[in-house]
Amino acid sequence: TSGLVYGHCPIRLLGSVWLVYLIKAPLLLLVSNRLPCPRWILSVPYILTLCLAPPLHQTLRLGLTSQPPELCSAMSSCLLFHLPPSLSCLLCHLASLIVSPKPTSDGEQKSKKNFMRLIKYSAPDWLPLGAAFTCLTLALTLEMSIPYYMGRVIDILSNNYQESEFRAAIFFMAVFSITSSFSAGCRGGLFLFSCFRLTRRLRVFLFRALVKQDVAFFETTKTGDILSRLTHDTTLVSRSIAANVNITLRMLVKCIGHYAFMISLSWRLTLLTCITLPLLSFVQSLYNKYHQDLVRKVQDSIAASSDIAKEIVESVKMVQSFAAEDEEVKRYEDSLQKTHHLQTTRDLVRAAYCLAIRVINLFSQVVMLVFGHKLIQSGEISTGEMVSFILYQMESGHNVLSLIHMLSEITHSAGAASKVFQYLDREPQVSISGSLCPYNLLGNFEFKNVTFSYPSRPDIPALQNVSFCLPPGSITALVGASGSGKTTCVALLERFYEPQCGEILLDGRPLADYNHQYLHRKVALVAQDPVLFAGTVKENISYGLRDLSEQQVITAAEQAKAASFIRGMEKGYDTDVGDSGAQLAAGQKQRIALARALARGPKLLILDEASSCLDVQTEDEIQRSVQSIPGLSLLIIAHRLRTVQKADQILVLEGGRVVEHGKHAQLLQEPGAYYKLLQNGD
Ligand SMILES: Nc1ncnc2c1ncn2[C@@H]1O[C@H](COP(=O)(O)OP(=O)(O)OP(=O)(O)O)[C@@H](O)[C@H]1O
Repeated sequence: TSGLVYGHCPIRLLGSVWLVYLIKAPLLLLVSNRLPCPRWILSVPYILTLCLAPPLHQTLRLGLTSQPPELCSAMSSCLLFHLPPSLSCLLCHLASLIVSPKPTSDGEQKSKKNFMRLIKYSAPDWLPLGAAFTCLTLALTLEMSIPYYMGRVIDILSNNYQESEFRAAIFFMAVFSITSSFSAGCRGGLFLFSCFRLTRRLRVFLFRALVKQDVAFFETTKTGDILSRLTHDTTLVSRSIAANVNITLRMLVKCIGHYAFMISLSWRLTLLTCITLPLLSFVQSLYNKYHQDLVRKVQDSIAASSDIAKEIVESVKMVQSFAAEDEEVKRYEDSLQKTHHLQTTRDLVRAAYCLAIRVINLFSQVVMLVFGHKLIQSGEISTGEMVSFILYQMESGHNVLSLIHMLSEITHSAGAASKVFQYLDREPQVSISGSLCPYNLLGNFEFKNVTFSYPSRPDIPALQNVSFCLPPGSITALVGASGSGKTTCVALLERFYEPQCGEILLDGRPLADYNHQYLHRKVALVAQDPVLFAGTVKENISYGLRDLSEQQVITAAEQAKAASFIRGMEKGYDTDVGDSGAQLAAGQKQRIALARALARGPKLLILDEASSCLDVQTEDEIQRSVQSIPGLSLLIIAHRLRTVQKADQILVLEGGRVVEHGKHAQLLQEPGAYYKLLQNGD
């Protein structure tokens, strides 16, 4: 009909071919949803390939050989065009069934959301990313025309040689090569630059979110998991956005460009090379799945080995004291053996994959060469065109594989992104949004019917209906058997957790109402085994207080009875305490920790077995010094009941309840819990 209507005008005929298929495509897409056919037949890529291949073929034919479009041939060649897409769609569908279960629409939505979120995080890098994409386009456009000029040079050399044509071809080849290499270098550098910046940004965001988490989060999450998200997952995520997208786009543009050149050289040969594509994509999908699994396992195994080594090195004194060196070496060796086994399997899988890919490629090249020879003999293509075709074909095979690999890498990275975002979005259970910072604080703390269970053991209450008051300037002692709930009271005062029932008040207002920084200046804790950071004595005392003067550091050290031993050290306040204060004695560490607490000018000082490593005389001196600070309340937890005898009130805890309270003398009048503790203790 078109022939009759358009009187065989090639351009109009071509227009009618496009029209037919452009009508066919949406109709097929519309109808396909309602057809009881297998899913792979009805997939969008399949229908599009089917509908776009004939008009594309006719366009190239007209463009390259000036042959008018043949509507009949377009129809008759349908079978030829149906075969490769049908085969590839079927095999891809089978591969996807084997390799991965169908993702839920929820999961897909989430991946898309994560991807968009990553794009947002990359927004500050729009300039280097934009420049990188420009370089990418330039490099690819120039790079893809090089094999074409190679073919031309061969043709010029083998047919009637013309100096000017030869020189022009060589000139363009050289200019294109140099410019494309330069652009490719800039592209790689700019993408890497953006990638590093994104990694750094993500790590800072993640770290900020992590340090704000409640203590319960750190108790229920493995340190290894947190570190792995902070280091490994953030890198993976930023690679997905910068490097993977870069490579994927590059491969995609190259694939399209190469196939366009190949079709323009010989559509028959191009079809021939497509025969192995489904097989290649099947092998690649299988490899992606197993290789990624193995890579993950190897990484986990390496992390586990490092954890073992770290644990042993950190507790080497204990290992030596139990003479368990050989067992520990064996444990480490076993874990290394496991890693080695996984690495070997990973390498074997890789070798098998390389072999399979080579065999398939070899097969494709042999078939192509045999068929290409026939085409040269029949004069359909020249030798130079055949060489150009081979060069394009060699690259395109590699590009298709990389494309499949990168698409799966992006999905894999989206998984890592969801892990990172899970931590980023986690709201701490203990809110730190309070804003109260009163200039005059009395320092009257009150526990009102507090009941609390740890999040990891929600069914077992650690405190039950506990009520007591810490009046300003008073000394309160918490005593009780191990596990009675003393440290839990401290943890609630420090707002590491939130009680499930009751409330803790400071001057009549809930602790949650107070500003986070303000509250932790007013409540200072010295634990039995205090943590010091690597750095000088001065840095440790003024930890978290940027505005602390040298004199304030010295005063705090004097109040903590630490000044004399600090002065005796080689560099005084500038002496390095070593990793975690390893170069100090336990008692010295406790006194520096006490100075650090006092330097904040607290209203309540909590001493949780804080002087357990000190001799009785130093302990008494410290107590006297601390008690002389005006307006400072003390909450003392001590197993040595001798230290709490002078307290204004002693609270006796048993099974998370306050069973007795009063002064030492009052409590001794009856043979109750305190009396028993005293009898059993020192
Ligand atoms: N982080 C935690 N997660 C779960 N349960 C905990 C946690 N810490 C303490 N517990 C439990 O809560 C109860 C009270 O413990 P707590 O540490 O307050 O006792 P304590 O009186 O301070 O003991 P000690 O004198 O030995 O330090 C115990 O049964 C303990 O097992």
